[in-house]
Amino acid sequence: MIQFNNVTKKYGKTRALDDISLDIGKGKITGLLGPNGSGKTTMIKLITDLNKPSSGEVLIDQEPITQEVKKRIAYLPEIDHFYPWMKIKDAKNFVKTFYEDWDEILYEELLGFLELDENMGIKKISKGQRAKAKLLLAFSRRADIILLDEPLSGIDIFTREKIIETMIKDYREGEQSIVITTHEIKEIEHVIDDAVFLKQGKIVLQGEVEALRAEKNLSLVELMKEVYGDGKEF
Ligand SMILES: Nc1ncnc2c1ncn2[C@@H]1O[C@H](COP(=O)(O)OP(=O)(O)OP(=O)(O)O)[C@@H](O)[C@H]1O
Repeated sequence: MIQFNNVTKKYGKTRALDDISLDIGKGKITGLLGPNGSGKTTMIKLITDLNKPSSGEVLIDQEPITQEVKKRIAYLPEIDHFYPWMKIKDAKNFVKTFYEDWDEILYEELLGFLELDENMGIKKISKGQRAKAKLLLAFSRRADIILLDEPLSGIDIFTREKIIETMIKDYREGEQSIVITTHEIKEIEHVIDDAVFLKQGKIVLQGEVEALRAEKNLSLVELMKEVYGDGKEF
């Protein structure tokens, strides 16, 4: 459904992505995995059209990424995109204005599930609560494509588990496609359907998690060690 056709992305002399071809399946949870600087965020930004390929093309359902196509995408960026003066509800109203697929009932439900209060000020909440707030805004839309860039980064194990639970709670298998970039392979191993391992802008291994595990008789974490050496890069 999300197709990368011979995509290269250069930043000056750096080749962030080097001739990538990949078809991310519809209705699945796909993990983009790899060490720092391997090209994960670059792939996400190309899908959102925040960046353009230097060569090659990225298509969604065979179409270039037009404004219309972008409306189908909910994107959780790696960086903190909130203004410090905002309360969670201000951030919500901001997103709600832009997207017709906003679901207020889902929002209310997720707010409780994530143990957040919409009157919490962004400036005052913890890093984990901010991570949950970002997730809340991405998942309160009925988007059929959800892109999560490092949603688990730098937060404690309990919050990570809550975030993973949120991901799968209302997941519409077969309809909704989730792409997640992360280093936390151990925690998402049981959640993702497909894995794509990146190294220096190239895909070094990809496939269905079940098939990869069965073929090599290794867990994803062990596979990661095989692909990246001792895994210290993570
Ligand atoms: N705006 C930019 N200008 C210059 N170089 C960039 C830019 N964005 C990314 N790069 C370079 O492109 C390469 C891939 O970066 P990218 O952020 O996609 O990796 P990543 O796998 O998401 O890393 P991380 O896990 O650290 O977020 C890196 O070498 C990075 O330094």
